Order: sequence, then C-alpha cells, then structure tokens
Amino acid sequence: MTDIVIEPLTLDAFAPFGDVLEASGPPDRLINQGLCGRFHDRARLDFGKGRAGISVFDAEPRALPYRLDMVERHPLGSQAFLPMTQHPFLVIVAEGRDSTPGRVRAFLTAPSQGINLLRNTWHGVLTPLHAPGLFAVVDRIGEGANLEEFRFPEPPTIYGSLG
Ligand SMILES: NC(=O)N[C@@H](O)C(=O)O
Ligand code: NI
Repeated sequence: MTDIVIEPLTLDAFAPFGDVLEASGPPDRLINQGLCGRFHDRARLDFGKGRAGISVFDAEPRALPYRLDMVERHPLGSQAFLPMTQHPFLVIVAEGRDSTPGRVRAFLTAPSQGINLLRNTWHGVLTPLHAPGLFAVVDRIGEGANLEEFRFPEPPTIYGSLG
C-alpha cells in the first residue's frame, strides 16, 4: 500500500468519515446571559440498541513517521474523541465500508478540535502525538460485537509534521 501524507483536518474532507467538533465561526446560539456560544448538535451520534457512554483515555503518544499496522471499525455505533488538552492529534481513517478498507487518509487536528467517527468507519486507534494523550471518548456501551479489525499485509507509513 502506498504511503500516506498527513492532511489538515477540514469539515468537508472529513464529512464522509465523521464530524469535526470545534468552536469556529459564529455560534448557533448565545446562552448563559450571552456569555457562552453554543455550537449546537454538531455530531451524528449513533448507538443503535446500546447506550452512550463517556470514558477517559490516557493514550501513549506516537512518533512520526508512523507505521499503520491495522485499522478497526465499530459496526454498532459511532465513536467520538474529545481531547482534554490543547495538543493536535492524528486522525487516521480509510475509505469504503467493505470488509477490506479502501484508501487510507491521515488528518492532523488543530488545537481544540475533536472528532466523531460514524458507525462502521474504518479508523486507526486513537493516535496522540504529544503527551499527555488525554481524551474523553463518547461511544456505544452495550451487548454485541462492536469491534472489527483489519491488519495490513503491507503496513503503510504515515508521514508529515507534528503540528
Ligand atoms: N478500543 C477502544 O476503546 N478504542 C478504539 O476503538 C479506538 O478507536 O481507539
Ligand atoms: Ni475505535
């Protein structure tokens, strides 16, 4: 598989894979006596017959260039990663919904951006680039097999700057 160059994360580029969560542009609503901008209902959450859960991940930072051994997906629900620091992180996804992932894309978030992965989106596991790799994760809690993995026979390498 050809190697991958990191792209900046934009709403349009990421839309087929999920949502970008950020406070940019004018808020949808001003609340709290006008002292807070609410960017309302910005993620396509999906938990099927399960329920939403919030977990905290403390993930080891990875170095670049990064060898991508595998991707995974969650057929029963969406998964959101909301950083608890200002550090940018690497978001790795792959095109397509078949049992074999398509073209791999790698995005670098801007500080204060989070992401929500749509159900069944092929993705690399949470990939911080700086310590601490602290994230709140909103995903499905419930019965059923919600993890499918794909290991690359020839793992690609992801290149780019640390941001
Ligand atoms: N396994 C787990 O909870 N996390 C992964 O799904 C991930 O995408 O990091
Ligand atoms: Ni996942």
